[in-house]
Amino acid sequence: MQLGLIGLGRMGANIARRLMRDKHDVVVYNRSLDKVKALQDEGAIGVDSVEKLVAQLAKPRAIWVMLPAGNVTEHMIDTLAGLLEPGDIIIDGGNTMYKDDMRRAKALKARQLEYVDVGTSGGIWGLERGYCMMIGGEDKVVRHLDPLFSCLAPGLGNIERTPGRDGRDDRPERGYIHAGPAGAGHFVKMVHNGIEYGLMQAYAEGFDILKTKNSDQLPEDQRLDINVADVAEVWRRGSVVSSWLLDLTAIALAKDAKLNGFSGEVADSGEGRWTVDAAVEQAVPAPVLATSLFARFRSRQDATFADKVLSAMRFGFGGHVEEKK
Ligand SMILES: O=C(O)[C@H](O)[C@@H](O)[C@H](O)[C@H](O)COP(=O)(O)O
Repeated sequence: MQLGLIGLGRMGANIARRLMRDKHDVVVYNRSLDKVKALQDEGAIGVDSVEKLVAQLAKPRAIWVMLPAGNVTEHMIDTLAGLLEPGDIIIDGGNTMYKDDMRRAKALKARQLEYVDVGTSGGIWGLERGYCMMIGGEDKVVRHLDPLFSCLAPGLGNIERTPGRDGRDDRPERGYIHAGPAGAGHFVKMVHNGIEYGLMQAYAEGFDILKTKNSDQLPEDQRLDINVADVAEVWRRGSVVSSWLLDLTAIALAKDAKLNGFSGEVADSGEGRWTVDAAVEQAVPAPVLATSLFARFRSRQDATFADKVLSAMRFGFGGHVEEKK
């Protein structure tokens, strides 16, 4: 299948690569053209303007926008809306706020353009592992794009099948879900990231407690010098708390058990805040997720070892750099 792809950052470039590996035709555009050139050398058709990208694609066009959420994406979607023709499809694969999707889908529908939102998880590892995708949009449009989703998703892999799923939609088992109409994909991804904050915070606090067991504030006969790198490693193997986030923590601690390369000032891109907003709107008690968000704010005032563990995980899955000042 043919796809236009706008935005060749950490995620976009690897999405193009994974599609090309499966013989899909990818037409790419990026504001800085050196990234276009690099992808062109790997087999993509590269263009130097959005207009040329649109002109290269057969109808109905499918264009995946993989840009930072907010104004940059909004502006690009406005530009595309002015260039595309009825039946063409805009896909937003970034971390957009789901209410923006709902608004955009309605506005684009009035111009007979289709809109699909894709919450894309997997970060910098997606090329090899595949991307977990949470998709919102009209059923017929999502089905039309299926060859792309099927290629980008991890597939069944070697994860054991869940008993009781025979005869059901097999897309979730292959790593992507059609969650509902426009906005539903990013809503599910938003909650995914809210949970991500909570899980990360739990590991971070646990490792901080282990590490400070040798504090000189404790009575001398109660101090322990725990090897946190080894604890992370052993918990990966058969323990109840094993997970990919723990794998990433183990990688970071094996490299430097003090995490000296991290400032511990933990950034956030919005989805944790929106998850807490949704919890408030729906009157759902979400104390763990809310506290995890506030812990990130606190880290910017007074970073601890726990905050460095969080930074190490964010670097691990998303390549987010929180450098030491
Ligand atoms: O599922 C994922 O692959 C990640 O969640 C990814 O989407 C990204 O790395 C986050 O946006 C980081 O989010 P914060 O900046 O809010 O930590």
